[in-house]
Amino acid sequence: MVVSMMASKDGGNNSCDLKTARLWRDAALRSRKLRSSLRQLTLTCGEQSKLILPEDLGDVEVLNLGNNSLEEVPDGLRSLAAGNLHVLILRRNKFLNVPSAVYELGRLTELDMSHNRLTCLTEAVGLLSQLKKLCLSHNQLQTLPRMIGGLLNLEELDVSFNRISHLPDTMQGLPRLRTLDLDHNDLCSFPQQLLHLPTLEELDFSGNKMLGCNCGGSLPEAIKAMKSLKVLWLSSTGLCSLPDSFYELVSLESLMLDNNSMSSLPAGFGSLQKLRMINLSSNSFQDFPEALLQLHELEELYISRNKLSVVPEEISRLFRLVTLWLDNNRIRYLPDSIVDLGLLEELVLQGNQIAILPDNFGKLSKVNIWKIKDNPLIQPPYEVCMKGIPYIAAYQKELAHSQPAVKPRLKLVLMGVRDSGKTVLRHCLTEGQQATPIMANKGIEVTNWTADAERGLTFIVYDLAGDLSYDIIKPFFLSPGALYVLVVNLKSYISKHFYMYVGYFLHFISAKVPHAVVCIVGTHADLCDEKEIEEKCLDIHHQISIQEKRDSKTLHNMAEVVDEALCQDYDMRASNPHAAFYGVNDKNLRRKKAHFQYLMNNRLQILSPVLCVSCHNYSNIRRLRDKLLSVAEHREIFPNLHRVLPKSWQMLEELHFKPQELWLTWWDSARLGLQAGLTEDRLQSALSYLHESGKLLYFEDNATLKEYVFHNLTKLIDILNVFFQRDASVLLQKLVSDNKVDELRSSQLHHYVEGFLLHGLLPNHIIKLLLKPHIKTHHDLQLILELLEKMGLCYCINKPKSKPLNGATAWYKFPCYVKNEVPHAEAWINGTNVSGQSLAVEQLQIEYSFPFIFPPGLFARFSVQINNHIVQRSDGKFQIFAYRGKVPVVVSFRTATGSLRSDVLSISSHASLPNIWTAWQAITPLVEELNALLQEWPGLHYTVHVLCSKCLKRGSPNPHTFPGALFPMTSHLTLGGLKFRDACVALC
Ligand SMILES: Nc1nc2c(ncn2[C@@H]2O[C@H](COP(=O)(O)OP(=O)(O)OP(=O)(O)O)[C@@H](O)[C@H]2O)c(=O)[nH]1
Repeated sequence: MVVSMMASKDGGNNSCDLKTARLWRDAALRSRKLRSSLRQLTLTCGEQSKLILPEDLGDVEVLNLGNNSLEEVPDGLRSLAAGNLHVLILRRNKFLNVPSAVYELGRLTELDMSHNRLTCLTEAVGLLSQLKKLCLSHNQLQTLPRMIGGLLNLEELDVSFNRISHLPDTMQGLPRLRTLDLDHNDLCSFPQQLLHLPTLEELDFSGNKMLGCNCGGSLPEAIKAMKSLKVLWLSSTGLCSLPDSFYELVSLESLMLDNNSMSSLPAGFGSLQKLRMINLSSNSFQDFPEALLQLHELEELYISRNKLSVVPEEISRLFRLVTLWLDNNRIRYLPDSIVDLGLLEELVLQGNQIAILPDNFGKLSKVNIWKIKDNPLIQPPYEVCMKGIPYIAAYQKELAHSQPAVKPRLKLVLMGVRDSGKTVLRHCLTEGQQATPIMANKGIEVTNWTADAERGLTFIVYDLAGDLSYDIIKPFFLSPGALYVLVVNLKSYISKHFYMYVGYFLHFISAKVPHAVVCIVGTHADLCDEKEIEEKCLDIHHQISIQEKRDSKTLHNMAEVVDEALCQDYDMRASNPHAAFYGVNDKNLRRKKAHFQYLMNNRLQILSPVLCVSCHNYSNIRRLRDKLLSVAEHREIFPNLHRVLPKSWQMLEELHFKPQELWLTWWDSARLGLQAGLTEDRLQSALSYLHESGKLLYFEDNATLKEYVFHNLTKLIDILNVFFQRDASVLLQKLVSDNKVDELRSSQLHHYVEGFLLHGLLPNHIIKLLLKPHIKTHHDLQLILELLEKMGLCYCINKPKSKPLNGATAWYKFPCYVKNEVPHAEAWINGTNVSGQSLAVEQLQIEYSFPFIFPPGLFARFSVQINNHIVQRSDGKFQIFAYRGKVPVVVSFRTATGSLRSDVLSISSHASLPNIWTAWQAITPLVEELNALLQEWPGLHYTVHVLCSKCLKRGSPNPHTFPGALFPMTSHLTLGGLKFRDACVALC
């Protein structure tokens, strides 16, 4: 029978002693009723309480006093020496030494003192001669006493995670030792003593940095003596090779060699016929180790993060394989025979160069863990591969029964500041010498360019207007798989404005499409002399590399801080509010680390050199055209271009371009999919492909917009352009166009336009006039307004929730046009009210910091998205002051200034301390809306913090910050509130 008891918090005082004793007596009585003797007992006490051992523990065999912060053992432990105690657990306490009372427990067969603060173990350990299992891991031991060799019954010894630098000679005298954990110590060579342990079956030596041969660590040839070894772990030991005699370890079943510097296995390795698992990840193998192919019993093979480029056809000999990890190598093709590994359940291939999967891949039907991300997949297409083996099987089956076709098509996105020459360049490229005159204020445009008529190669060119007012809609047109052309006017470029002309765009693209390919084109070459061109191109080149190095370094440093935090115990991190990543659990830290890794591995691919052209005299235009074509030819970079499309995909495309509507709903699209023979689940892949190749817009990352398919690109873009050109005369022209208007009407319209450009306000009847060519019915107008709201471009300011307006004029606000400041919100945030007095309430403030770039248009879109959650809003250019119910909320944005290096968006509220959760409740939906918008920026780096309310109250210029990961952003509002109180109010 097992009994667990919890000592009360004030265990020291009499009444509580009595209470404890009573509890114990009751438990004992119960146990006596159930069975005559108690065998296992776990005792737990609170932080400040003292642990008291009940009397009469003679029958207890297992005593667990772990997790109690004990510095000394409770009185009466000695008395158990005469009893039946065999197992004593003292793990996760605060012992500096093994208490002398423990040494008197001569019958102990098992002692666990892991996770304490032991700095030495005395010779008295020899008194515990019956010990079979001794666990001393996670302490600070530097040596082991000689008497350890006297523990002749010892079968398991765990001294991992200490600081042991040498072992006593007597260790070799442990005749029964089966398992030895020596990992993560300071042993710098393989200890000779281990060679003489006749019964050792499991040895973990990982994390000891061995010094040895020239290139790194090595094992002695004499290791062959360890004939009983079944499990050997040698991860992160600095090994560069294995000794030739290694093959004599014939009992080996499991071998961990990851994180070393090995590039080959010794001859004869194939003799290890009992080997079932081998981990060779994070080494330097360039060739697949042939010897592995002889290991017919192998079930698990890990060979991730090496430099393999080929997997041999003979891999099928390893027919018992259940797990195969080949990720993050340089593999370009998989052998056809891989499909014969019929028992495979885990297949990890991500981060390679695989473009085509072998036919019959669907045969690997048992694979349930499947990772293929970050490969330039063409066949089957990426979207299909990502969905798993059954989808691959279905795709391959379909392909086998239809006539596939290649439709070489690539999305080309032109970006650059205003007047950099994007449009003229587009005309030069697409129309040659007969370039048509360019219309001013044309906005964003999309056109098709048949770049290679022979091959039918088409570029779908998106010309993104340079004017900043279009920033809010530009991100909708950036997608993976496109080729980005950054256009720079070389005449007006000066070094000092590098960031505005180039750096900003690189940050912009990489935040939205990490790993994108960017080609930089300098225009206006005819207006510069050769020297100027050379100097400016060099400068651009140079500054790009500085920016890239600086960004990589920042990411690297941040990843290191995460690494350091991960090396610490969670307990340590959670005990000090000033520690980096205070309270953030390991899982969240690992997620953060993976994100940094992703950002570091997915940098932009910037093509050099800068290509200089003149659109005036057409010099170098041909060269640029050839360059774009040759870049597009790279299969591994632009798989879309070479993709073989199944018949159903082609049909889907054709069907999508018939309807006249502005967009199709997901269901409309699904119906067309069915006509084409595509079931709903496979439609998504086809739509993603059409989006990436530029044919239509389909926002699968956006929870609301993914319900729509925007197949009518020109019409959609025309509509969007209307609202973002900021030119009063153009707007007026649209309003009056064919109408003959009198003076009064004209001045009214003028007034509306002014109001729009100043405050972003428009009534729906004026919107209707602006959109005249695009709408026929009132319903059309409603649909467009709904769409604009869903895209986060505007919201209706006077529409009551869920009620129609009953004929009243609806007014729409476009937040990107707001120009005024809202001073009182700023004052509120700084801990004072309008009159400058300090607030008597606690402030809750969450800050999002963006060290590289704040996503263009994000503030305005966020401003729209939160409209449903707030009332009584007052909007400023960078601030929104509002209420959620009766609780005030403030959203505020400040750009990087002076020493403050990041752009910061904050969301705040306040409440009195007992009601602090109401503030939390008020901002949670806003935080969730922001998080949803940030999902659209996979390459963006930002951090989230909660500011210390005490610092805010004091008006501290640098308030202490707590990591946002500490606070659940879900519906656990009360929990969030309480945690907030703990962290921000009580601790700091
Ligand atoms: N001399 C010379 N003029 C050029 C060249 N390229 C563009 N221009 C002129 O630069 C001006 C701006 O060109 P656009 O193509 O409209 O610039 P843009 O980048 O499309 O401008 P936005 O659409 O406002 O962002 C026009 O007057 C062009 O004639 C060039 O290579 N040489």
